[in-house]
Amino acid sequence: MRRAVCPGSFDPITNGHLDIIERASRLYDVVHIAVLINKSKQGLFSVEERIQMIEEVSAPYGNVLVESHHGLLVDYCRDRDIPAIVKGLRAVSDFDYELQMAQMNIGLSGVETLFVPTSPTYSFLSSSLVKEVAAYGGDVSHLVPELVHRRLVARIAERR
Ligand SMILES: O=C(O)c1ccc2[nH]nc(Br)c2c1
Repeated sequence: MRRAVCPGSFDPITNGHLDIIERASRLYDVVHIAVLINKSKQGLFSVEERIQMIEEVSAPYGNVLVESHHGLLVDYCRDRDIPAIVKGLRAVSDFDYELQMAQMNIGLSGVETLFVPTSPTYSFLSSSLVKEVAAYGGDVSHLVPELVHRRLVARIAERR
């Protein structure tokens, strides 16, 4: 059973993330989505809300498993016999950090990192930017899945 993991904070999942997940789901038998818990950061959505949204939007692919994880990603991989991390690269600016992490991870555990070029349509996209634009009333409906957009607009309205 060929497994891979797509890690991230996914606060919230964007169409850019979903594009990477969909492409990974066609390459592997099972794609794990590891929602990484950062205890020092209060997200816009709780980890449980992020998991629920990812599960709903990735359900059509049929081979995506969503879990939260606190700690080293390579520990998550070892515990689940996952040999590969799949990450999107949006631009050259992503590369330095991602190369450093990939070299650390393979040194720690032998887990490989496979980089997927993000679709040019989403190469500017990040969860942070989506939240910032939405908070100022900008239309981000074409940048996130429909159910995420509904939840995002509602959460921002709650916080006003
Ligand atoms: O949303 C983010 O912060 C973020 C970061 C890094 C990323 N690489 N590929 C994608 Br899609 C992506 C998204």
